[in-house]
Amino acid sequence: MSKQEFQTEVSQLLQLIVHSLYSHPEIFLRELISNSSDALDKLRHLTLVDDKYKSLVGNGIESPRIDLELDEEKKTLTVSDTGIGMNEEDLVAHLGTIARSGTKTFLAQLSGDAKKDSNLIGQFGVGFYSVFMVADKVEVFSRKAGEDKTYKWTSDGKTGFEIEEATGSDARSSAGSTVLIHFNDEGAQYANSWRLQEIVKKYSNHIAFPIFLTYDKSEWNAEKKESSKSRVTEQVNAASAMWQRSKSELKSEDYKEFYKSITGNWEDPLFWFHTRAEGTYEYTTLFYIPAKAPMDLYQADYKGGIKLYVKRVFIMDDSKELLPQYLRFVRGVIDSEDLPLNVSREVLQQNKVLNSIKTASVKKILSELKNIATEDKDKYALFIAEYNRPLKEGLYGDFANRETLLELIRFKSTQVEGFTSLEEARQRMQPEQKAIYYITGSSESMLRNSPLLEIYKKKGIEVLILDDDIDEIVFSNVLKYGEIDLKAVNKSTTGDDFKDDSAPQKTEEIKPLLEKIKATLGEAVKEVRASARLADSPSVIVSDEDEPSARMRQMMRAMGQKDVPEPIPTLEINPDHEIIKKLLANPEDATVEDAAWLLFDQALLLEGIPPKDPATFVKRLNRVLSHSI
Ligand SMILES: Nc1ncnc2c1ncn2[C@@H]1O[C@H](COP(=O)(O)OP(=O)(O)OP(=O)(O)O)[C@@H](O)[C@H]1O
Repeated sequence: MSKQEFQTEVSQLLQLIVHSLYSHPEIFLRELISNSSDALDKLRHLTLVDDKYKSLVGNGIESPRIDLELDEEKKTLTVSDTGIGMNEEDLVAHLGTIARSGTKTFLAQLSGDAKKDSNLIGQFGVGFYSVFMVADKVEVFSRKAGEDKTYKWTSDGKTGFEIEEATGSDARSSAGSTVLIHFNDEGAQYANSWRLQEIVKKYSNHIAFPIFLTYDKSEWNAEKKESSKSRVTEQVNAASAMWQRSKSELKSEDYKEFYKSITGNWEDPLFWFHTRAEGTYEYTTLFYIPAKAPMDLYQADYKGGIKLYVKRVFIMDDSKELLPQYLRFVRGVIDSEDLPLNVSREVLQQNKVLNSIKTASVKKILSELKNIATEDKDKYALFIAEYNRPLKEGLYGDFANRETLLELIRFKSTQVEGFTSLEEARQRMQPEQKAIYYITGSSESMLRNSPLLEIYKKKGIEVLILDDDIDEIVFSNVLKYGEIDLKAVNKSTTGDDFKDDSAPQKTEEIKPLLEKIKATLGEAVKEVRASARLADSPSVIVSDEDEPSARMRQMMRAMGQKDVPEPIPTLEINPDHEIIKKLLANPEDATVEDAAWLLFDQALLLEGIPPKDPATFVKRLNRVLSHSI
């Protein structure tokens, strides 16, 4: 027998389960049944594609089913399946550690407030370990398909577990797992056949495999008194592939329960789209949008949530081929009538049928979202609060749907509270407005106060505020919304939109000063020019049209890119500003030199970039201050 300790994260999770989840102890059964269903799916797939497993059917591999056996007196319940099973190594790896890296993120977010944490854990899904809410001891007997030995895993859910080989009556005669639960005081309420039937119907009715309950059934006599008991086995779920039923037969509750059973979430989904296609290819899709974006959505190893079925037989999940990466938050099922049952991941990558289903599914999801955006603005706002950013990722990769994505994405703006759409911004355009403008950066308040916005404020022109870290990269590739140009306000040519007839004359007037400033700043700037876009500020930094901005370069470096060229920005000077007018009137070399650097450094500061040489910056500032006081 080997005694082992739980991985630290498992102990933390167990602590949490016991302390935060007590309001929903019944979900332990849904979690165990869902594990059994996954194990049955995995084995069924192997028996279809692998001869080794095919030959074991009926001889080591039994037909797929899940059995619940209740002993009311002993207060025990077993949950057994004829699925893939686990050997000794699997038991250690799966029931002693947590493989998903999302778990660490999850644990780090916990606040210690039981109520909040229980909401978080509800989105996260605790899986097998939830059984320790209701048990003081759990034994798992498991035999892996294709192997002979059964192993027994035992734990009290506190510090660790023990593993030994199971022999005699404990050994399983075929592949699969049996989880034996010894209920604790809290769990004793589930040692009741009515209760169990109710929970199975509620959470697992549409699991594709039959679930049987074996229990002591009471016989009632005419006086409504219990006369005898007999041991019976009855099927307690519908065992239908729920997505195959017609929409008219299904109630909203059915959809919600199925969602919970496949995701482990206990919050209702935001919405779902159920489609049966009968064109060139025949398939059914059922997609769900979770109410909350998963916490690990932005982690590299995030797994998608779509299960692929072929003629109701599970084939695989979390495959990157099923939906594009940016829709990785969508959960649900694709069931095709046309794919071969033994289709492999490699084949799927270039499969015509799947590609066509994928393209149609993306269109479907986006068009349904568009409907919601027009028909139910409040609900759509909930969606945007969670998923605006992944949609933006789509702009980067999904060119075919770019126009639709541009309609779906929402923006902060200088003109309205909350979020707005490009279409609304288009309708608000001023008659003389040449483009839809936006500003990118990391801090909303910094952006709202940027000198680059002055001319827009003065003219009452809207500017969209893009403060997501991916905005600059994404939107620098999006040049149009329909026929209308999309322009970043910090690009050098954007300022030209506001040049009026007096511009050439003004430029001529301050030309000598511009030259002096350029001579002072030397290589630090590409050009010094007169600005048409400033009202209250004396200077601003802009980038060339095709050049990444200073912030973008910072990001490129942060992402490990080594040879990021040094930014050489263009400095724009406001010819109407008092400082500039005074400099024109008093073009003393020493004054112009201090002013040139201060104008440059302050413009950088407003972009969130500190002066290269803070000591000299402060010296200059103090010199100028002492002159003026
Ligand atoms: N009945 C079973 N048969 C075979 N393997 C199982 C069974 N139950 C659990 N496992 C294995 O243990 C792993 C951990 O299960 P657990 O329920 O904790 O997490 P999960 O199912 O992977 O994810 P989730 O947190 O979404 O439930 C499973 O991924 C599976 O490999």
